[in-house]
Amino acid sequence: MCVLGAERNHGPDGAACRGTRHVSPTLLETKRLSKCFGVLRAVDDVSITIPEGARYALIGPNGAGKTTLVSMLSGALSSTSGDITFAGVDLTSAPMHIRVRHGLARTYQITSLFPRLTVREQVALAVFERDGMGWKWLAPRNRMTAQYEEASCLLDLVKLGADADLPVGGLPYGKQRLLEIALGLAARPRLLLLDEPAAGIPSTQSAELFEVIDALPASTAILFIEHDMDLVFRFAKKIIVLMNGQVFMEGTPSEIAGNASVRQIYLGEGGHD
Ligand SMILES: Nc1ncnc2c1ncn2[C@@H]1O[C@H](COP(=O)(O)OP(=O)(O)OP(=O)(O)O)[C@@H](O)[C@H]1O
Repeated sequence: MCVLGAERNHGPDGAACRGTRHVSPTLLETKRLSKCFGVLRAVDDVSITIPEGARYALIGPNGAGKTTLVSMLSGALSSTSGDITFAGVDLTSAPMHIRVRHGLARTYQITSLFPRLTVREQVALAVFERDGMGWKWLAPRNRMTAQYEEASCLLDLVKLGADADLPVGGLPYGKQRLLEIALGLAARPRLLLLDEPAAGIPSTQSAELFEVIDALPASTAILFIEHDMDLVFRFAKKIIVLMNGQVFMEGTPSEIAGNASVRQIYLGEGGHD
């Protein structure tokens, strides 16, 4: 049985803390977060909160600052000013690997990784690396059942169980994007950041990918960037609209769709039905 949800109640030091951790409804909070590139304020005084178990979308026109904001949250970019608090810990200046250990992770495109590994081996490697045992990955597989079982569990979660023994390089593009999500989950994130997870996938498959994301355990909050408004309105419980680096509006899909300014400026005159 997959025990991902229960297993995720570990502190950053790896010690189990079942039943002792204070569960805050607020998982991530930014206060007046900004990023300047020269004179350009790409992200400008953004204060948002993301609760445990969120399914939030970050939308906005091209250049609104979405990727810059997510990169600051993950630690890929430093912030110019402002604060990032995650699960009650100030991570504003923390490097990416420390954020990951606290449960704040993002996915990366896997195209340059190991195409000859099987899908299960690739995920198992990520599990070993999370546990600081990447060097043990080469040991005989039957001595490392727990890690391989967890890899199989993660692949089932993203509906890649049937592809576990195929080489990574042979996966069609849509399944590679699912594998990236499994690799992100291997870090046991409490918040997983997804920057256009369905980019490049035919629209017929992108809804399937979002169904997988939607069905992930509620113990993993999700913040995703997406341009396809049909997907956003179908899968987000809450939407944050960025405009010129600032939060223009935040609300439920019906609140966003019902706002005349958003409809006019961003969704087009007809809005979203
Ligand atoms: N490394 C950088 N150096 C200088 N300017 C940058 C850099 N990264 C982003 N920008 C600028 O910051 C602004 C916000 O970019 P960002 O990529 O965050 O927007 P976005 O909302 O993700 O856009 P898109 O939807 O097109 O991906 C843009 O004007 C962009 O040109």
